[in-house]
This record gives sequence, structure tokens and C-alpha cells, in this order.
Amino acid sequence: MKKFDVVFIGSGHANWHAAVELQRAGKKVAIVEKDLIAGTCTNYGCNAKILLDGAADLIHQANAYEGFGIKGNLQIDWKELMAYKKATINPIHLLLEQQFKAVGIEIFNGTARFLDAHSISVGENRISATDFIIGTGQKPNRLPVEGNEFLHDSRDFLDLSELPKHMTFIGAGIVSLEFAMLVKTAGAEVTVIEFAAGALRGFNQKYVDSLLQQMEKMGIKIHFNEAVQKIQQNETNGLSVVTASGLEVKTNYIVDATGRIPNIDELDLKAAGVEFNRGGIIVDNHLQTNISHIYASGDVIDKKIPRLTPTATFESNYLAKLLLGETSEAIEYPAIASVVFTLPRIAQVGISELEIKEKEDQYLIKTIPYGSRLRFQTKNEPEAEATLIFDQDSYLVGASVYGDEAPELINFLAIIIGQKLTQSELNKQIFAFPSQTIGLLSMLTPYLRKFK
Ligand SMILES: Cc1cc2nc3c(=O)[nH]c(=O)nc-3n(C[C@H](O)[C@H](O)[C@H](O)COP(=O)(O)OP(=O)(O)OC[C@H]3O[C@@H](n4cnc5c(N)ncnc54)[C@H](O)[C@@H]3O)c2cc1C
Ligand SMILES: NC(=O)c1ccc[n+]([C@@H]2O[C@H](COP(=O)([O-])OP(=O)(O)OC[C@H]3O[C@@H](n4cnc5c(N)ncnc54)[C@H](O)[C@@H]3O)[C@@H](O)[C@H]2O)c1
Repeated sequence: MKKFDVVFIGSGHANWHAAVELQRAGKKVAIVEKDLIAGTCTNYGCNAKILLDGAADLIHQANAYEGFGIKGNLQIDWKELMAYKKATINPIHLLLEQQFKAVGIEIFNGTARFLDAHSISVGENRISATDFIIGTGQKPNRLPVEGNEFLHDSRDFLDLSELPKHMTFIGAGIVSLEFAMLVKTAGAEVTVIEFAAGALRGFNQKYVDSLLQQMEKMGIKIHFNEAVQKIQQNETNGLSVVTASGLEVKTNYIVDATGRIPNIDELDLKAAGVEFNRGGIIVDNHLQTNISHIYASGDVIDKKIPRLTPTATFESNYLAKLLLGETSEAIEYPAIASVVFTLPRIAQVGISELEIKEKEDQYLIKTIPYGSRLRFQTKNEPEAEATLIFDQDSYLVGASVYGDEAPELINFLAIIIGQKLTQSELNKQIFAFPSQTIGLLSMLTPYLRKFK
């Protein structure tokens, strides 16, 4: 039996930040990983997605100048772009593995399974630890329908060497809409089929509506209120998606993007006595499971907050402090910024309009049409807009943004919310000009509290 102070199961952002910090602080640490080191975001998620999106975003921004000074069509060469993606993304896990080993972390390649509350097996290895941290993330849902062997997931999509003629995305969530706009820009025909009546629940629906209009303008077909019933091969060797209402979509490639489910089935949590439900592993406000020396971090936790890389990293950093005795406080999340990387982007942070629906009189909601007012510096994006929510003390408490620079703007707004910044504090700073940040700031400050 090999013995460690802390064993991390999974090597994604939920775990590796804490693993490195604890090992550096003198603890004996091991990581168990059944796939590539560094998890979904690094190998099969955010990084690959944003690299491919970069090319589509460039075309999207150039298109905004059609008739305003730019002529000619840019085109995506999917094969070349994918080769660039592979060359850039594929080595990252090796670099991180080297770094983890260099600090002294022992890595076990294989699937971790609890033998009891104090030990796990990884292949032939038996490993015990004082503390365990489970950060096994999520995996794509697979629709239980006839012909589901023809479905692909986000991981397959991000490795697609040839662009199919027609692609269908099932679900109108984040994964679907980001990918749909990317491949439409790259030249594929695209259909989205969604079970519910709307898309991107939880995001500002005014901006979601604008985005759906933009998608339709691009030629993406979107069907709501459709339950996929079966997938079948058709006469022309293509595929058909058939829904309960009788809709048939002929297509060449189908992505099942109907959500993600916690990676817990291989862990044998029952052997350790760890409680879980369909949403994931149940933890308290110290990320501790019902078994006091077993913690969970990242996407695998049953939680209401967004499952994102920065939330997983935040939890990992918190757990490092907790296990080093540097804090005994409960985890306290700041306002969490999240972005849908569509074209344009939709971003959100803090309190949303949906959350204050019944008590709008207690807040001030301001719409800032910065795209039309600052047309000279928003790269001809007149529809770009921010919605800001102020509380009764005039502090900014929530924001959503629709526009190409939404990821940068939302980060800036997150700081104003998180630090409860006032006009006088912001006025002490000198920001770069012209910039969208300073443009938005000039329209925001009149509503913001003057002094603490
Ligand atoms: C297509 C896509 C795009 C995304 N884009 C963004 C984005 O733009 N921004 C953002 O913030 N988030 C994004 N996300 C979400 C982000 O990837 C996750 O929130 C993040 O990776 C969670 O980290 P984690 O460490 O909890 O889980 P993961 O990164 O999934 O890591 C879990 C690891 O555990 C391993 N594992 C599982 N079971 C076992 C076992 N029994 N034994 C050993 N190892 C095991 C897995 O192989 C995996 O490597 C995206 C996700 C997807 C799928
Ligand atoms: N930019 C980002 O931050 C980013 C990007 C990609 C993924 N992610 C993460 O990945 C996860 C989201 O993944 P997702 O987009 O697959 O899930 P999602 O939950 O966002 O969307 C799934 C969609 O599928 C629909 N659906 C469910 N069952 C269906 C059915 N039978 N037929 C048709 N539609 C159906 C749902 O109504 C929903 O609209 C989240 O954890 C998210 O945080 C984040």
C-alpha cells in the first residue's frame, strides 16, 4: 500500500492548483488521472474551443465592416485550422505533467476506485491517504434514443478533421450555440434542435433573442419544442434526426449537446460511504463530503453555481488553504462572471434580472447602448449593449453584456461589483483611451454611488 498525505482524483483545474500548492508546502501528494493530464478545459474544452473560435470571430468582426471599408470574403480552411489546433493544444498536457512531476507530485495513470473510506485502487496499485479530493468533473450526456450510436459529443467535435456539409446540434445550450456559430462561419449548414421553448436559460433573454435572430440571419435553422425520438441512416448514406412531432432533419454529423453529467460511476463512492445524487457529490460549505477527510472540487460537485474553469480553480485554491490550516472559514464565492462565446458574445455577472423579477422596485436597472453611442471604437457593432443592475445604495450588483468584447468588459464589471467600487475610487484610476472599458465606464459612473 502506497501512502500519501493527500490524493487528488482527477487532474483538471478543480485539483491541480491545490495539488501543486500542497506539494510545495511539504505535503506528500499524488494525482490519479485516467485520461490526459489537466482535464477537460485544457484538452477537450475551453482552450480548443477558443482557438477555433478565434478564426470565426475574426470573420465575424470583418463582416461588420462590409460596406464600411472592407471588401472581399475571408474563409476558414477547417483542415488547416484543425491542424493548428492540434499542434497548439496537444502538447499542453505534457508540459503540465512535467511541471507536476518537477515539484514532486506522484502521478498514477488509471481509474481510481474507492476500496473503503481510506484507500483506493488504481489498476494494480493500492493507495491510501490522510485526505482525498475528488475532482472528476463531468462527461457529456448521451440521449437514450434509438440510433444514439450515431451521436457525437463535444470532444469528438473539437477533433473533427473534416468539416461535414450539414451539422445538427441537439440542445440549444452553451456548447451547441458556440459550436453552431463556429461551423456556420466555417461554411457548414447548421440545424439546432431544442427540447425546451427557449435557449440559454439563465442568461439575459433579451440578448439571447438578439443572438437567435443573428443566428437565423446567418442561415442557422433552429427548432424549439422538439423532442428527438430517433436517429437513422438514410438512403443517401447520410443521417436523419427524427423528432416526436414528425420533424426530420437530414444531416451528416450530429452533436449531442444536451448537458453534462457528473463523473462518479467508476469511483464506487458507496465503498467509501460518500453521499451523492444525480447532480454530483454532496458537499458542505467547506467542500467537505459527509466523510470528513474526503472533499470534492469543481464540476463533480452537486452545485447551483456555474460549472466553469474559474469556479473549479477557485475551489481548488480554497481547498489548498483549508488543508494547510490557513483558513477554517466556509468557502465564499464572489460574483461569478460567465461568457457564452457566440458571435457576438453574451456575458453575465452577479445578480441577474431573472433573480430580481419579483422585487424590481428595490433595484435600478439601466440599459447602456454602448455599441451605438461609441460606434467609432466598437468596431461597428451598433447592437452592443450592457444591462446594469444597481442596488438601493447605488452599488453595481449585476451586469450582462451583449457584444464582441463582452468577456473583457464583464471582467471589469466583476471587479466593480466584487470590490464595491464607488465613483470616487474609480476616478482615482487612469485607464487607457480609447477603449471599450473606459467608454462603458463613462456611461456607468453617473448611476454609481459617489463615496463609500
Ligand atoms: C466544450 C466545452 C467548452 C467549455 N468552455 C468553457 C469556457 O469557455 N469557459 C469555462 O470557464 N468553462 C468552460 N467549460 C467548462 C470547463 O471545462 C469545466 O468547468 C472544467 O474543466 C471543470 O474542471 P474539473 O477539474 O472540475 O473537471 P475536468 O476538467 O473534467 O477534470 C476531471 C478529470 O478527472 C478525470 N477522471 C474522471 N474520473 C476519474 C477516475 N475515476 N479516476 C481518475 N481520473 C478520473 C477525468 O479524466 C478528467 O481529466 C467547457 C466545457 C466543455 C465541455
Ligand atoms: N463558455 C462557457 O463557459 C462554456 C462553454 C461550453 C460548456 N460549458 C459548460 O458545459 C456545460 C454545458 O453544456 P451543454 O451546453 O451541453 O449543456 P446546457 O445544460 O447548457 O444545455 C443543454 C441544452 O440541451 C437541451 N436538451 C436537454 N435534453 C434535450 C433533448 N432530449 N432534446 C433536445 N434538447 C435537449 C436543454 O434544454 C438545454 O437547452 C455547463 O457546465 C457549462 O458551464 C461552459
